[in-house]
Amino acid sequence: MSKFSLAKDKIKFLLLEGVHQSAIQTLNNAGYTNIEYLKTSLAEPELIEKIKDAHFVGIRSRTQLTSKVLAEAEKLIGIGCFCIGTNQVDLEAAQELGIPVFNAPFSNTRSVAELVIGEILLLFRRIPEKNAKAHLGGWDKSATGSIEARGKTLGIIGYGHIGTQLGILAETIGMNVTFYDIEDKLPLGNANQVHDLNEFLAQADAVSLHVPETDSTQNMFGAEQFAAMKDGAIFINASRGTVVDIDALAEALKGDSPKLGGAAIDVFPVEPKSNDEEFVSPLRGINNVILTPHIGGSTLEAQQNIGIEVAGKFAKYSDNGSTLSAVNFPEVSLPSHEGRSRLLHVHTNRPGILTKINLAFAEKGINISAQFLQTTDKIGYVVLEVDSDDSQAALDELKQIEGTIRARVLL
Ligand SMILES: NC(=O)C1=CN([C@@H]2O[C@H](COP(=O)(O)OP(=O)(O)OC[C@H]3O[C@@H](n4cnc5c(N)ncnc54)[C@H](O)[C@@H]3O)[C@@H](O)[C@H]2O)C=CC1
Ligand SMILES: O=C(O)CCC(=O)C(=O)O
Repeated sequence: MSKFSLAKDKIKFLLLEGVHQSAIQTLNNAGYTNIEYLKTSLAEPELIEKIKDAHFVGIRSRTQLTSKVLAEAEKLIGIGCFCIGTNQVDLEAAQELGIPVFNAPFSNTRSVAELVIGEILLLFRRIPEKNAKAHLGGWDKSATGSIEARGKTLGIIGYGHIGTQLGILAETIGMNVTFYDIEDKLPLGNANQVHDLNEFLAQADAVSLHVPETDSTQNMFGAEQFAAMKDGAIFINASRGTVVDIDALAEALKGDSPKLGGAAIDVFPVEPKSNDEEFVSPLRGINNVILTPHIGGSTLEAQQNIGIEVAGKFAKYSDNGSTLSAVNFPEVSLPSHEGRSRLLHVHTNRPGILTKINLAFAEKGINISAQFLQTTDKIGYVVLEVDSDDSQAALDELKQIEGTIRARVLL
């Protein structure tokens, strides 16, 4: 193989945070064996050291791929979030460097919805409190404050992949479902969209958050929103810790007659970087509060599927240039390119680039047998196929085009 296209065993994958072994299996099956696998995330200095010679990096929610880290990742061509959230990656910086970011948008959604249903039932029966007392030798046999879920209203904030599944599960146990979303959404089952947040909060016996971390969701839930909830209602957050003002939540749960009846929180503004670090939170020690270590999507089924899905996207991008479902990149789904070389060119999206490529190739007598182009606001991604004998000359031409961010060839 020529020096300008890497052999598969030279393409290095750095997999962090103990992603499922199915990822390794999937990469091995596709012929990729150069894999460094770590069970933990890495703090910035170690991450910068390790990422320097990686072509692909796979992470979950703990690893922070900041613009500073990405600037040091000289060889990086692809990022995989082995989860749904991609807020831990500077997506814009990755885009400007011509690096697609992949995730697994569906694989753990059912796991989160199931956890939340379980938590609603436990909180309505005040099980966390009774369980804690029993472990200390207490015996709190009382119906006070314990209610059935049947006939109660679940309010879902963020009616996407998780929120919709949660709504369906809640209806099967007899709950009424309302939802609040910035988009108009097709209600599933008998769910009802409420457009006014205060009206929505005043109706719900349980409120569950399922929004992504964005500018508009940062601290979207604070003292004002807790005050607008029904007295004694329960509150669940398995979305992102930055969405909720955690001190305001603690206030709403404390005291002799707290505003809220209980809470289940899976995500926190600051989470320990490893299982060895202490978990510090103002919510520790409060009655009828379930605290879980960001495990909403951590089931064997979900993790195995995520491993296969994201590693499969790595392999397709590496083999073919396909970027289908990349979250920050023009999406191109490509057939295999047997018998010809495929060139991948990422460039700043400005008028005339394609013309320049075509002219440069025409001048050198390089025949283009197939061409695909997709763009976003900022970048363009063009995929070209040429005769294999022309691939080195074509790559040299592409690298000289003004506005080029990256160019590589697949033989
Ligand atoms: N705890 C855990 O382990 C897990 C947490 N998550 C988190 O859950 C989030 C949601 O996941 P999906 O349902 O798959 O996402 P999704 O993208 O399918 O749905 C999100 C919904 O939130 C809505 N939304 C966005 N901004 C909003 C706002 N300001 N107010 C109201 N609605 C808003 C969107 O319109 C969309 O309907 C993920 O982004 C991730 O951060 C996901 C999986 C596991
Ligand atoms: O499994 C993880 O590490 C994070 C899960 C999650 O929060 C997500 O999928 O967005």
